[in-house]
Amino acid sequence: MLNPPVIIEAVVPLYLDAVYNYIVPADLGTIKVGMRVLVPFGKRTLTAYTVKTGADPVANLKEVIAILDREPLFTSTELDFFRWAASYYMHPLGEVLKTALPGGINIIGKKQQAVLADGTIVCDEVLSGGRTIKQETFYRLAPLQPQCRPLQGRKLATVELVLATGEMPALQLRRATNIDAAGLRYLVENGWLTAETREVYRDPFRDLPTTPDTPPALTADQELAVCRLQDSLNQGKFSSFLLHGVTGSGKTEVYLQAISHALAQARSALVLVPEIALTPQLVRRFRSRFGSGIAVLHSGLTPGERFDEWRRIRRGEAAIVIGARSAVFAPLENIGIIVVDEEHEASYKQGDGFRYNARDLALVRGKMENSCVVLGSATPQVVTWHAAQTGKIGLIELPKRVRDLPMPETVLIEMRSKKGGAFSTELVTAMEETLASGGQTLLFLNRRGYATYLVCQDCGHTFRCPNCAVSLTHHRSKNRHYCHYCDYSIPAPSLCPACNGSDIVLLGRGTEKVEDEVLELLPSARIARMDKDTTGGRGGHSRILTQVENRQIDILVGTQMVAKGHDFPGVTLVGVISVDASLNLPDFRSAERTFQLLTQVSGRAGRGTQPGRVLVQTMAPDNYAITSAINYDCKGFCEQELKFRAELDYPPFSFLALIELSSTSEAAVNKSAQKAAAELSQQKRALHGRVNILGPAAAPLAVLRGRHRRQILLKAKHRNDLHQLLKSTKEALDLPSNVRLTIDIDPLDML
Ligand SMILES: Nc1ncnc2c1ncn2[C@@H]1O[C@H](COP(=O)(O)OP(=O)(O)OP(=O)(O)O)[C@@H](O)[C@H]1O
Ligand SMILES: [Zn+2]
Ligand SMILES: [Zn+2]
Repeated sequence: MLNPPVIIEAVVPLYLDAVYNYIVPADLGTIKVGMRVLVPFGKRTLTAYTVKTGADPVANLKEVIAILDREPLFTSTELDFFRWAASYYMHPLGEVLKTALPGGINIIGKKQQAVLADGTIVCDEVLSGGRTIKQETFYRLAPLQPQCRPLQGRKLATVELVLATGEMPALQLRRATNIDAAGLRYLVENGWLTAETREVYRDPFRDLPTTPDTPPALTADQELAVCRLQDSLNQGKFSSFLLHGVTGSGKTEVYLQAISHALAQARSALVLVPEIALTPQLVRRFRSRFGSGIAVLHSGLTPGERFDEWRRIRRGEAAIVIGARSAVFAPLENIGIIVVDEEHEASYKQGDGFRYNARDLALVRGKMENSCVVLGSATPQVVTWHAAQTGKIGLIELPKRVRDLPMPETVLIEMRSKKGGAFSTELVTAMEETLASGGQTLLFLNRRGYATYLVCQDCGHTFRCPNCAVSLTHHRSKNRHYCHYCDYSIPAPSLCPACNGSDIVLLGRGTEKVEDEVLELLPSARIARMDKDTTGGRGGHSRILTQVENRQIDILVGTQMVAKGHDFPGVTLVGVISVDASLNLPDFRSAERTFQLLTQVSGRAGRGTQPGRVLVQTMAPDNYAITSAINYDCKGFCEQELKFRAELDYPPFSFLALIELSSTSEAAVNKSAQKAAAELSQQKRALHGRVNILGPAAAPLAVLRGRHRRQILLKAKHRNDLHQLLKSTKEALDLPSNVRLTIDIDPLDML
């Protein structure tokens, strides 16, 4: 007997903030929430996600063409989470689902026509359409071996290898014995081997060697930390903690042991890291401890690998998921613990499109899943520190480094009186000493390229990006000038385009120039550079990191990439060429960022047997961000910063939303910005003025990729007021089609 037709609500992966009703004909099979369906949508055919079944009947409903899945892609708990995120970030649910599910599984337009041409739609798998499932052929010994005609050469070697291993995939056999496809076919057809083709996963870390480890004896502080997390896991209720541990205090070991407790309770674990490419060490440590039950999700995977990892998680084959930002949406069920490592990192926030913050969403998901959420950092965000001080979240501290290692000794070098070069004499001497004693040096500068400002001495012409309000950076290795915000670049001219003068000077200094200067100072040193320019491509980061680990590099010059959580026992000197650029950014978080950067980069020194030291060159030696970092005074910094935030009503004392309007037409954007501000003021009356409207003003980067940008910042004591104002304004506001409006809830990047 057929089921009656079901009416569903579905959303499409487009920028449309609506749900659509369809009718599912009974002969298509059973439809459940979380399954994809193929639907007619205007003139097109689209993949849609079912978000409700059994909706009320409406007239003139269109029919679903096909059900694309046998099993739901998401659970109802996950759907609640997606809905929450869509509503909080004011983003269409269909787009949220697109972010949450692995890429390439949507069927849109033409492709689907081809599928339908012969009238069949394949939906054998949990997922179908788009991404393919990888198959591999495996060989085993046939149960009855042929008696006659003994084998020789490659064929014999192949059979012996299969005998020794029990089973082997085709690719490996062919590599090991050089046998070809015809040879393998011969062995099967003549009864030596049997072949079986089955589904395999693409393993992104197959090349990563791991050796099992044994957990070390914990320090007293670690022991306490693990105990508290275990206790809260035993409660089985939502809990949240700041794990504030100085650099090198062994936070990772605390995560590992708390996670093993969760696994012992038959629950799963989600570990968020800022950027996996930068943390191969962490993934390795997890693999050593937990073996193969780990899935890794990040943007560096091929789409196929990503799809496979996602399916393994969905099927419950991986109890631990390690991933960057978007892993907060991983299809994990029964989550015991969620770790957000380096919770202060800005990369948890997606900068465009669906502007969610994975660190914040981790807390929301944890609440829905009754998980224990651990925010770990040596330099927590000021808001997190405040939450821990006021008891909103628990506080666990690791105030000392492991193995009684001292914090590195730190010296400030005032550069105002020093002209010219990148290096103070103190830093040069320290580098020489370090090289002589066989230690490694990290040199940090937050700018890549060679020269960051180019000017003609004759007429004063400066080289600026025609699409963005920034100056171009000279890259010597490519002999071009680049814009760091868009794709624009020009060959470095030898003559000034304005006056034909030949005296173009290169001012400002990037990592490329520092590398050159070090080479000149210390010609015998082995020097490498780590920044966006040297780490392009797959494995670019890990190649350099491995070289540092293996002591094949004496001096590593780099941008903030070198500051990120690396554990290099050989590094005894850290030289900070300058952090002044970061301090001077027009953003209320510039002090916080500078403090974090300095503390993190300093924390790379002295993690081995030799003590470390840190030399910080600065033009602003009295700035509290710098002095607090030098003194490892996180508390002092946060207290001072909180005073400033309270005075100006910045987070954690208010909530922010940033409205950005942009257009290629400056006149249009100005007009629309005025209109938006007027509408906001109008709508604000309903809230009795409880939201502060600042702007419109030109964004600090007033032009970006050819678009003029205006901002309006909203501040409110209560999130609800912000959301209400934004919703009513958005509905009332009618902007011309050449003006784009984006809303950024809890913005991190104010430029
Ligand atoms: N109890 C312990 N006994 C001995 N060594 C330990 C112990 N716990 C951790 N370690 C080691 O100490 C080093 C630093 O630990 P880890 O990388 O976890 O520190 P961290 O707090 O995460 O540092 P950071 O914040 O700087 O990234 C690692 O090499 C780790 O193996
Ligand atoms: Zn000129
Ligand atoms: Zn540009």
